[in-house]
Amino acid sequence: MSSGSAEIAREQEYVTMLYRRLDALRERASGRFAQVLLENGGTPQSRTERDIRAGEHADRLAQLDAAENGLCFGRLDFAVGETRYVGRMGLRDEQDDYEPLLIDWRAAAARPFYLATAAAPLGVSRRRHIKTRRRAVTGLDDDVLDLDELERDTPDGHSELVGEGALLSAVTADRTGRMRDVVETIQAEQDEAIRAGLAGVLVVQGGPGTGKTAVALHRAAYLLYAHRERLARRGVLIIGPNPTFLQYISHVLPALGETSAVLRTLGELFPGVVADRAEAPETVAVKGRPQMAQVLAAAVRARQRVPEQELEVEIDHVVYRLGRETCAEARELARGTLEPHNLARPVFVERVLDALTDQVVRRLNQDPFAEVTRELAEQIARELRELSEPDDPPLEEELLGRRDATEIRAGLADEPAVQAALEWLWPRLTPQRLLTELFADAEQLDRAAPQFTATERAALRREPGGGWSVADVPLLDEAAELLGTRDDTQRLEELRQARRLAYAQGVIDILKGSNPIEREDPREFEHMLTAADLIDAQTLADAQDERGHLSVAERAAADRTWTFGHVIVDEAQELSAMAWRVLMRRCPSRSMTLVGDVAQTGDPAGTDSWAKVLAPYVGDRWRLAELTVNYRTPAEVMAVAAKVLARIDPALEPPRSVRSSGIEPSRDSVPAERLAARLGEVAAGEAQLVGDGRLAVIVPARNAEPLAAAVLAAVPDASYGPEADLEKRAVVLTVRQAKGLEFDTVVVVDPAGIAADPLRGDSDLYVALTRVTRRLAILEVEG
Ligand SMILES: Nc1ncnc2c1ncn2[C@@H]1O[C@H](COP(=O)(O)OP(=O)(O)OP(=O)(O)O)[C@@H](O)[C@H]1O
Repeated sequence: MSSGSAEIAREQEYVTMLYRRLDALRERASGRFAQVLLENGGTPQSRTERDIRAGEHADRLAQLDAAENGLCFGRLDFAVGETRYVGRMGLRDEQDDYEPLLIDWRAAAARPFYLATAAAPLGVSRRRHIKTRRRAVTGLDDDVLDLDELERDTPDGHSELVGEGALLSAVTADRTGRMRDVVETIQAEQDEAIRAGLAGVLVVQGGPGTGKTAVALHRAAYLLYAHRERLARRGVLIIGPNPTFLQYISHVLPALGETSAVLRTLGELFPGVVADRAEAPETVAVKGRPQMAQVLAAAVRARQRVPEQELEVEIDHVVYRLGRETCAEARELARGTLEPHNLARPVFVERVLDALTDQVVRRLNQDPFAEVTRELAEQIARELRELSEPDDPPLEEELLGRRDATEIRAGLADEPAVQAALEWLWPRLTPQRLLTELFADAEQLDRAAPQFTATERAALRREPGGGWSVADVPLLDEAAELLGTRDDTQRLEELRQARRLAYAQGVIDILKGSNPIEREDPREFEHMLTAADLIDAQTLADAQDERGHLSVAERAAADRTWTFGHVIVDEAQELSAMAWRVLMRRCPSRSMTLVGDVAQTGDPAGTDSWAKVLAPYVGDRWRLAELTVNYRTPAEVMAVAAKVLARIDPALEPPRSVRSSGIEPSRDSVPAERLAARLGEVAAGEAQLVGDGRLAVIVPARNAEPLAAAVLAAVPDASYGPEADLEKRAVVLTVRQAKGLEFDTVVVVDPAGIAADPLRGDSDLYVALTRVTRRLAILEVEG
């Protein structure tokens, strides 16, 4: 139901007043921001505080800017006569005792906007969606909720939809290649998940298009609003399946006024490693197994060696011997510390150096050339004995004094032969070195992974070099835990120092560039010093302590061991057991939201059961929220996808489509040799038809290159590749890349080829078919 122009004019008046209020706040905030930036001097502490305040003002300004579009989008009229306006942020009337003018969508008072239905109106008599374009009200959409019983009975099953008109116009709009927020039309089941409590693990399970990603992002915004104090310090981490997906969702949180959440793929979680290596599915599957944790622990233990009999160490042409027993004892001592490998190493080294020092001292005491020294020493010792206490050490031990022994020990520690022996016995290891050497050595693998079959071990074998894969990242992280890496605070200090240096260099450049004296004759001023001559960037950087202030996101990115206040994982079904170990380490409080669909699992190491994934960490203490309505895929397309879902698991129910498009999916079938040519024609036709929307061509991974070439020849502005540009009119993607995305039109190429993959082929096809919001074209290979 739309209301007339008089009603629009009335709402415009209110909305204009809200924008005036927003402008006033913005002006005040930028004034304060400027003032803080101009503050100078003070103690290092007051400068640090100034930086923190400047950061807060910048955040506030970003929030106010984000509220500009669609500031006010709803109104609730209650049966008792109260009216509330709902929008992107809260605004109050300073002139009227801070009465609320606009209620933040996340506040409890806004909830009826998302929950009230004709069946359960929650006291609301009318919900109004206010449509705006820039600052102008362009339309109103009302739900009248105090209908009598008869009218309330709606047999088409849509009765639970909230704000149906606004919802349908949102879901049928052209796609843009960027995900939009849905704050104006959040549905009741989504609202439940968004506002669920912060503590514990919440799993949001739902079929394709049910708004899981939307829920994940709005939940992040909600939690940062409702628990800002607790979450601001440690931050919120959002994990997405690949960089293309992160790019697709990257605008949603800023549009909701939140800039502090950290968005990452799993491959980005190990600082300093770029995970861009491709890996065979069998290898990915083995690397994701939970047993890999034991394999790596065994690999580390195998590097703590004792010799079969003894290890010879030659120093100055003299051979010393480290016996098996000595080495074994040193190893037990070091392992007994329960410290990680590198941190336990000093204990091992200590014991081995003791043993070697003993041997050297003994040898020197027997050295014939030491005779004279010894006689002298004995004489001195005799004289000393008269003065000594009865329990002083016996004479022989004193021949080469304790100080000498200490010096000998220090000298031994520097001996290359000793260092080589120690490296063999208990090497200093980085995670990268441990994995590289393990994968390169079939024998090491056999010993470390007896629980795997020979084929599985062979899948792990690879030559050194060639970079790291995403599946390696959890292994590197596990290895770092076992080894104890270089102190991460050191890495942070380096980052801070780099930041200070960059800042200081900037100041120096300004000083140099703004020398006020006009030098008519430069020689006249040859000996004149400027501030820039007196101070170099490094000195200035050292004095600029406060510039080292880092945001949570920066600290978290540099620090492998950073723990977050809340972790949200999208497409969570894709993560391997080893990946879960990493995320659980990042979130010891277990305050987590996992969203996904176990029917869409494509990763060979992913899961088909939430219970299985979570049991090792929280037992059965996790909550499940289910989403059942598909807002993306029209009923006609879901009918095709449902058949594939039944093949995955007949017990699974496809989500109910919120609408039908009236467009039946098209099917075309060609012989294999004609596939590329026909695809070119189909892609060109669909690219024409899609208008201002977006087209995706989804191809089987193993045939991607020639098929992409055919599309690019027919639609030259199409995008393809590891960093495909989703904002282009047409894009060619593999299923893996298309995960989580959506397009107005989708061409699925060779569905049988996609489904034929023995590892999760049907799930891949299900994902491919459900990316579409309007038209689906299927191009099959005959035979
Ligand atoms: N309440 C809503 N109002 C308007 N649009 C919505 C709503 N919920 C979801 N949508 C839209 O439906 C589409 C699908 O949502 P989303 O991508 O979050 O689904 P998903 O469950 O993550 O899907 P998939 O599992 O296939 O990745 C998006 O365009 C999203 O904006």
